[in-house]
Amino acid sequence: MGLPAADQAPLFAAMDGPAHAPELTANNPLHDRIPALHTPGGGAGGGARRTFTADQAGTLYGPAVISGSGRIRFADGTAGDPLWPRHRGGGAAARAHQPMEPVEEQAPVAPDPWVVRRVSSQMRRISIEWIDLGCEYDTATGPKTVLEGVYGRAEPGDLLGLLGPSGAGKSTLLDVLAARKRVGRLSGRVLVDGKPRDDGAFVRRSAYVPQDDHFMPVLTAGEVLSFFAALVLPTSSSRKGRRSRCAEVLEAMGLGRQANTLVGGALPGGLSIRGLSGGERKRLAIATGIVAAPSCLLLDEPTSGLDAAAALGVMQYMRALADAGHVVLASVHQPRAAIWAMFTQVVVLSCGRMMYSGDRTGAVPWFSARLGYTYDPQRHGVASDWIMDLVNTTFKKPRRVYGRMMTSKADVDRAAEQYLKQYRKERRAGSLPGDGTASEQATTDGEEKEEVMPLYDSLDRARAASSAATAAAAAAAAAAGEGAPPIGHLGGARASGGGGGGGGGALSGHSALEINDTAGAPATAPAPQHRRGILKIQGSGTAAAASKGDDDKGGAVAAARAAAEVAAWGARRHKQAAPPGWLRQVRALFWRELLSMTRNPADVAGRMLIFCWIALVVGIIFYGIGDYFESVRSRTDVMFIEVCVLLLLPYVYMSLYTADKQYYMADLGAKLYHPSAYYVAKVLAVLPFGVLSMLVFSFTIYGMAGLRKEVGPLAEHGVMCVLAYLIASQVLYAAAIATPNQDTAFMVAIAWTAVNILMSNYLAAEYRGRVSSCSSGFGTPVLSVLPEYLPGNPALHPENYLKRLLGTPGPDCTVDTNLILRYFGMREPFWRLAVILLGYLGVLHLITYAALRLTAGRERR
Ligand SMILES: Nc1ncnc2c1ncn2[C@@H]1O[C@H](COP(=O)(O)OP(=O)(O)OP(=O)(O)O)[C@@H](O)[C@H]1O
Repeated sequence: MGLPAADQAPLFAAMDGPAHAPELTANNPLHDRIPALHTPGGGAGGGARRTFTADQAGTLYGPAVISGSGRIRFADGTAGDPLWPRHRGGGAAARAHQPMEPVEEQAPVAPDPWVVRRVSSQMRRISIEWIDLGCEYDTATGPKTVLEGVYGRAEPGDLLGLLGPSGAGKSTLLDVLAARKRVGRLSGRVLVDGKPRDDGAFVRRSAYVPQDDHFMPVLTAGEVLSFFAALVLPTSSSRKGRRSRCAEVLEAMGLGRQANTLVGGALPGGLSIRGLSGGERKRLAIATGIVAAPSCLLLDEPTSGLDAAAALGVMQYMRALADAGHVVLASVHQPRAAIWAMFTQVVVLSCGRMMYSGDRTGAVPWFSARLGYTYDPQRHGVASDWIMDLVNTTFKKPRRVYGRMMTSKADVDRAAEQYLKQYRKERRAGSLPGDGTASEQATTDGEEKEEVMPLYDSLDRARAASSAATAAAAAAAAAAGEGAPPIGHLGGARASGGGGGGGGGALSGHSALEINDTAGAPATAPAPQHRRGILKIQGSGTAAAASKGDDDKGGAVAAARAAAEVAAWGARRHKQAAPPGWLRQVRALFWRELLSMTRNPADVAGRMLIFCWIALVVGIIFYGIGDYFESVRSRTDVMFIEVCVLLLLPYVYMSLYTADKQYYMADLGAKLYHPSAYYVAKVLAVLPFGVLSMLVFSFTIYGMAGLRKEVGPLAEHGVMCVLAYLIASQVLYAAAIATPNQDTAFMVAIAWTAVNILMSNYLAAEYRGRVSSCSSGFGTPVLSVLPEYLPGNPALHPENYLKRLLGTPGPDCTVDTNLILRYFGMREPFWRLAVILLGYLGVLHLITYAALRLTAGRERR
């Protein structure tokens, strides 16, 4: 029994691929190892051009074109060898690995380590460790343990894969690590840089990318990122600075050319628009996560729903981010070999138990050599598949195919206990499985100290070196006599940043601690010793630039500029760290709301059209009501219909309200803004359109029906219609927020609306203080007999208004229509009605906001 090649050898030796790449010819021994190249009419030397992606560790990542000579042309035009990694070399074992698969995707995307490192230059590197985590829920059938005794750790440069069958607890663990778990009884500790985690600080310093993004389909990729940037970049960041930050992050995620492409997808109501591909969306989601240069990136199922090539592409970017110094934790269902090989660390869960947690290369030995399960690559495929099958007890595993496997919860528990024992033992001894790094010491058997020493003392060394490098650079700046350039200026710094691969200290323009000048940093998982190296301070970039500056003026200027940036960054760091304020949140949300409303054809345009259409129809039905008293019935009818329609009209876009909720929930999950900022922005954005629509609607009916031709009543009518409409919309909004789904929202809202219709007698301006002619009489037979039919009606009978009206006919007779108002019980003056309706609207807003806050407090998954 042996390990697969990918697990046996140091896969990722630091080596620049293209520079060392041998020519690929038929005589080349590697030639035979590329079955995909032996295509009919083609082959390595046959002149065929073929797009492909290698799917194994250490080989090419990303589509490219093979030229007739067998050389490979990469996306950026450079040439290389298909068997050698794009940005980083691979060990012999890795190169000997498997065939390449033809893929459909033609757009070449591959991370540029230089750009990725640049966008990560402001990041503070942290390590994270979790100790004895547990999570238990109270369910109808009693307590349910979904996590128990889970340990692990990750440091800058780690891409940690969280693996396990469905329901194993991956998302729960990720939520706990992201400090976003709100329900369940949690136990255990999470340490950041060896100290107990400050949840608030950690949330600000990390980014959580959920499995499903909730980007508005009508926004472009650039707009989505700008929105996030406005909400996560520090207060001091300028609009221009944010714009350039977004541009470079998009570029780093291979989305430079998609900046103006709509995200696309299903609009509320069912309409669908074309937009980004699945892989591009995922990369956009990652871009939103890294825009603020988080130290730790947590991703829930970043590859789910993607085809093999797109999934690999997304993982390449995550690998590049880890190489740039981020801690990247990602839950992945069934990683293929190439993805498995990218992990430095893996945590394997099953039934909430920790089956393994440590270096990826130690996983197979643990399960095979230590637990005695037999791994046969021929039968079981890649290591990750075997491990996933091994710990999954939810399906039947024929022994002749699988050999001995875990088949029950008891097997899982037994293996988990064994691993836990081993883990604790090695942890106490100062070394972890598969890794030689010292960790905290236990005080007593099985118990850990409360305070844990920093895991990585290289961090402290790095900080010290950082100061020295900063001082050296500042001296160079002074020597060159340059003023401080703006933060974020990187172009000149790149030129001066010493060190191959362009990763010099001067590059970042920031703390030397955050500089990664590991020449040609690995595009795939570095071996543990390399990962340690990432932490080591590489101030030489800055220092080198400074010394080089002694030699030539251009170098001095660039070095000085970079050095000044470092110094300025240090000075501003505290200020920069302040999160964006409430007003900026409102502005960003308002802007997004406006874009989404004006670009969604079902929203503003559709709404206006429907309002106009209904107003026209009602206007035609009641067209030209004359100014005689008998018309009171028609006037009353048209106003009642108008009120009913405007109370019911908001139902036309109920889906917009319910859809909006998902964006709000997703944003809350990412802790992007305060609910009050969202609410205020929403109201501010929606209000003008609501008022305008309603004015158009009510004035169209008013004019066509020929209602009272006086400015005062017209204005009062308009105000009442607008208020009624805003109330109706608010009822819907409150129902959509407070209820769990659209059907329930409908039921609640319609019951509420019925009550509103009952109280809709506020369009009184038509009659208030009006004197109408009764020369043509009031007495239609129907109305004149009303008193007879309603003898007991106190509003009618004792005073007998109608009879009195009918009793004074004649050519010059007039009637006071206030009597009509009294008849309908509309006694309130306009201002009082307006105040009552405004108060009602205010209460509805309070109810809606309370529902929003309650929703914010609930579990979001
Ligand atoms: N609020 C809750 N109450 C009770 N049980 C819960 C709750 N949330 C999650 N669970 C249970 O916790 C277990 C772990 O869920 P989790 O979502 O973490 O699994 P997972 O490994 O991410 O699964 P998948 O890969 O399918 O997403 C599951 O059995 C799930 O049913």
